[in-house]
Amino acid sequence: MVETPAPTFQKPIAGETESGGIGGILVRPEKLRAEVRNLSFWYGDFLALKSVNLPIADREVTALIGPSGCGKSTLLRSFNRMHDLYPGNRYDGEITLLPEGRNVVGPQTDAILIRLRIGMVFQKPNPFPKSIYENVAAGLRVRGINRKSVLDERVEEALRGAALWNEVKDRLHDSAYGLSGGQQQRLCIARTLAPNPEIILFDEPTSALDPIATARIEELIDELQQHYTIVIVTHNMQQAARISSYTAYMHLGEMTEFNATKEFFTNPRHERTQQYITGRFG
Ligand SMILES: Nc1ncnc2c1ncn2[C@@H]1O[C@H](COP(=O)(O)OP(=O)(O)OP(=O)(O)O)[C@@H](O)[C@H]1O
Repeated sequence: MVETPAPTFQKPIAGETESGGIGGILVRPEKLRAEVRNLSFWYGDFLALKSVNLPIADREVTALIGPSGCGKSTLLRSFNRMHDLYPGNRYDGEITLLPEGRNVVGPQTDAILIRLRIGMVFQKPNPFPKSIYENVAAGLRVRGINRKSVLDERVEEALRGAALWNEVKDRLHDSAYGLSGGQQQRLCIARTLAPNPEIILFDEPTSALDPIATARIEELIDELQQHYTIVIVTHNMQQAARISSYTAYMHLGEMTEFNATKEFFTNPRHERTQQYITGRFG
């Protein structure tokens, strides 16, 4: 009888990491919109990101996955400088916006301006206690856009972009709290779209939603990637496999493996990635 050998993992070659690529990066997307380079991040004394590298493909979805506490949200939040709100937090390294090359986490970069260029949608829908219209207009008003005709046009455009217009066009001045959870999340997406960002960050955007509302958000993300670069943190590996072009697996603050999603799930190079995606770890 021929014995089936135990699975083996490709050995690193000189200069590469265990997973076979520099810093776990196994593929280089053709066109980049941003690039994380040697990014480390400290919450006070705690080092939460350890010299992370990650290419972000232009107008594609990049999924960040990994066990709880591995640093996915910390990395995502670095992209729009959310950590600046707390003293004692510190970045080292770069998140470079391309093609111009601005370092998002550099001390010269204005965090407020960055948040207009890089929008974020959170886990729980968090509309403001205002009307549907005013929720979407908020990001425009911050930019100094107050003319009613311009606001009307941009609010409609953003609500259409978030696939919500038909459901709310007759009640734009009603409270956003009267919407269902899934509608509220699409409203938050519309609010993010209104200032016309370049990159949209999604932090587990469907974890508080039912399967139907989840499917609508996934369809929407699929449409949005035609115009926007998207980075999404998800605990749901099926979701990462369904909606992303590239997937990154993180472990204890390090980038373990980044690859094209199909290759990532069918041919994981790092043992830890394989254990995670087969449910044996994390
Ligand atoms: N405000 C904070 N102060 C100190 N440590 C923090 C803070 N926020 C997160 N951490 C720590 O940083 C590490 C990374 O946390 P992070 O929330 O980024 O992980 P995650 O992968 O997004 O986890 P989850 O999937 O559970 O949301 C964890 O060890 C966490 O305990």
